[in-house]
Amino acid sequence: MPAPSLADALPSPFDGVRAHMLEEVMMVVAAAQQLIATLLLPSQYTTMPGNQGFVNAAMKTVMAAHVPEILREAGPAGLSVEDIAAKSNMDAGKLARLLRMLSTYHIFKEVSPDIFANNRISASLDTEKPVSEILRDPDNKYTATSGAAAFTALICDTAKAAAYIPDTLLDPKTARSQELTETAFARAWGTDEPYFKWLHQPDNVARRRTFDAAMTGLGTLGNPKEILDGFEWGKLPEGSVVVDVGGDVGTAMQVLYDEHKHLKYVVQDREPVIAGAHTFWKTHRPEALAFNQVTLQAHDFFAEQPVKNARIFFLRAITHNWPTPYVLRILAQLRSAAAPNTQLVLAENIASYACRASSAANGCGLEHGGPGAAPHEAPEALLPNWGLAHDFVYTMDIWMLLSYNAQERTIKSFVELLGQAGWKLERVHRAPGDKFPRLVASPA
Ligand SMILES: C[S@@+](CC[C@H](N)C(=O)[O-])C[C@H]1O[C@@H](n2cnc3c(N)ncnc32)[C@H](O)[C@@H]1O
Repeated sequence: MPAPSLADALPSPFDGVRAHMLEEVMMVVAAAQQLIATLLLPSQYTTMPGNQGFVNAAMKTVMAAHVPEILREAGPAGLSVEDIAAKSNMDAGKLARLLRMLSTYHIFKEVSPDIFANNRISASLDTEKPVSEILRDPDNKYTATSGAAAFTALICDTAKAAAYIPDTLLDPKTARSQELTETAFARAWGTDEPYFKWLHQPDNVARRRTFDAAMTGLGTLGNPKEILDGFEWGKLPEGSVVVDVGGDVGTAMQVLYDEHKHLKYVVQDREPVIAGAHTFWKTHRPEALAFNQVTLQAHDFFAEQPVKNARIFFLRAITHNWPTPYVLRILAQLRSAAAPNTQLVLAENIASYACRASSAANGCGLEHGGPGAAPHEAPEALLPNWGLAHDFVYTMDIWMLLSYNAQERTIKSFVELLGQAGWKLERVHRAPGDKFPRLVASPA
C-alpha cells in the first residue's frame, strides 16, 4: 500500500486499515513526539505549546471563513489567496499568513506562492456543504454533517476559555472550587451561568448546534460497538432491565438492542432530549418502541431514580461532565434504587498515570481496580501512557476542568468515588484503542 500522502485532499487507503494496526501507529506517533522533544533545544520545545494557541486561532479563523469549503469547490489546483479572501471578506495578506502557518503544520497546502489548496488534513475540516448553503444558513453550518469538523470547531472555540485557566486556578476565590459557575469558561465569557444554561441562550444558537453536531462527531472518533465487549450482556436473564442514565437519544442502547434482543432498555435524559429520542427510535428502530422493548423516559439524574428493578444502570460519558460532589449525588440516587443484584456499568475515559504501573509511589497498582485496571502500556523507552498518541484523555480532562470544574479520572479516583457513593468497583475492561473503557461495580 502506498504511504498516506499529506499532499492529496482525498482519503488515503491507509485510513481503511489504520484501525487494524493501531498499536503500530501509536508506537510511531509516540516515538516521533519523543524524538522532537529530544532533538529540539529545550527552550525551543517549550515555545511549542504557546505556538499551538496561534495555530488554534488560525484554524478557528479559517473555519469561520469557510476556507476548507471554498478550497474544495476550487479543486486540487487550489485558489489564489486574493480569491479566497474576496469570498470570505478578509484581507488577503493576513489570510495568506494564517494559511501559510497552517500549511507549515500540514493543515492546507501552499501549491505555489500564494495559491492554497486542501490537503487530507484540511479536508477533514470541510462540512462538505456548498458554500452558498452555509452562507444562507450559517447557524446550521454543522447540522446534518458527520460532526468531525464540528468537533474541531468546538475545540477551537473552547480555546478562548483555556486562556483563562491560570486566572481561575490561581485566584484563591476559585482555585479549589467544585462549582459549575466558577470556571475558566465563565470567566472568559463573563457569565455567571453554568455552561449548558449559557449554551442554550438565544444568541448561542449556532454554538449550540455546533456542539450537538460535535457530539455526533465524538461518537464517530471511536468504535461505537465497543460497549458490547467487557460485559457479558448475553448472560443476563431474559427481560433484565438496562437503564441508560443520561443516555442522550439512546445511541448506546441501540447498539445493545441490535445485539441482545432478550433485554429491556430504558433511556433516560432531560425532557427536550427525550423528545428527540422519540424521533430517533421511530426513525431507526420503530419496532423497539412498539413492542415496549425500549422505553424513553424524561428524568433528571439528580432526582430519585424511578426504575427500581434495574439489573444494570449504564452511564456513558456522564461522570466526566460533573465535579465530584455532583457525581456523588448521581451515583447515590442509583445506589438507593439498586437491588442486591443491580450492577453499575460506567463507560468512561480512564486517565493513566504518566509513569509505569509498577511505580507504587505513583499509585498505579492493580490493587486499585482488579483485572483490567492496568493500562495497556507502551514499551520501554516510550512514555508508558503513549504520549501524544494517547493525549485525548488528558486534553478532554482539561476541557472538563475549564468548562465544568469536572474531570477525567484515574482508576484510583474511580475506586474512591464509587466507594463514597456505596458502590464497589469489581472489574475494568479496557482494550487498546477503546474510547470509553467499562468499569463494572456492585452495591458495596
Ligand atoms: C456527554 S453526554 C453523554 C450522552 C450519552 N450517555 C452517550 O454516551 O451518548 C451527557 C448527557 O447527559 C445529559 N444530562 C445532563 N444533565 C442531565 C440531568 N440533570 N439529568 C439527565 N440527563 C442529563 C445530557 O442531556 C447529555 O445527553
